[in-house]
Amino acid sequence: MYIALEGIDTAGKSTQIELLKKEFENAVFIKEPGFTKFGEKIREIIFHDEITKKAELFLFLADRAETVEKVIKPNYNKLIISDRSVISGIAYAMEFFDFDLLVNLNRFATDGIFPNFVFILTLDEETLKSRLSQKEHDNIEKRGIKYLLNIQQNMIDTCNRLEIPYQLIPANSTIEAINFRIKKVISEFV
Ligand SMILES: Nc1ncnc2c1ncn2[C@@H]1O[C@H](COP(=O)(O)OP(=O)(O)O)[C@@H](O)[C@H]1O
Ligand SMILES: Cc1cn([C@H]2C[C@H](O)[C@@H](COP(=O)(O)OP(=O)(O)O)O2)c(=O)[nH]c1=O
Repeated sequence: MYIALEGIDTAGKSTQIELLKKEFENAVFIKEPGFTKFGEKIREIIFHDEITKKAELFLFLADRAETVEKVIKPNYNKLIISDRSVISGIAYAMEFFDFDLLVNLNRFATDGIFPNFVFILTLDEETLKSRLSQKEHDNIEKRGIKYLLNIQQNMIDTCNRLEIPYQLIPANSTIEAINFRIKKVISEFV
């Protein structure tokens, strides 16, 4: 079972992942981008260099291809929980590129391995503003509030269009309430 936690920047994904690590000790936890050694180098470039949108897209795809081959495929019989996935890959890039092209590129990069279930932590505008004001911004976050809210909608649209089952969870619920909902669904799968 391959499960992804999705949500725009500051939605609370890594907070939830840290809790799940204690609760599902036998699961394999991954993160995109930058889980593999190669991925760490890719992160450096994506977040610090001024590169074109197309070059950025290919770097995210290269990172995903490496993670699928080296981590997801060998562990596919286990519970895999990922901080971001192909859903982010498509949702961020569809602001700039054609959806069907992105699906094809991602199918090629992953050999068609997409998450079986996705949680999307959804932020309202006020909460997003307040959370973003509390952190330093990388290249992508600097693009703004409206941009990020669009991406959030793109995530939902992407799950619908790819027919991947998903659950929306309001990101302004308490950390404990979100954890409870995620745990409940995962426990039904394992
Ligand atoms: N449910 C929540 N309620 C209030 N604050 C939260 C909640 N979840 C996370 N946070 C805080 O919001 C910020 C972003 O959370 P984080 O887990 O890093 O998000 P992401 O990994 O999605 O970028 C952190 O300061 C974190 O402590
Ligand atoms: C996986 C992926 C992420 N992204 C973006 C989303 C985020 O802005 C950034 C990842 O940032 P990161 O710091 O890893 O995560 P977070 O903000 O959730 O703590 O890269 C893409 O644009 N395309 C992708 O394929």
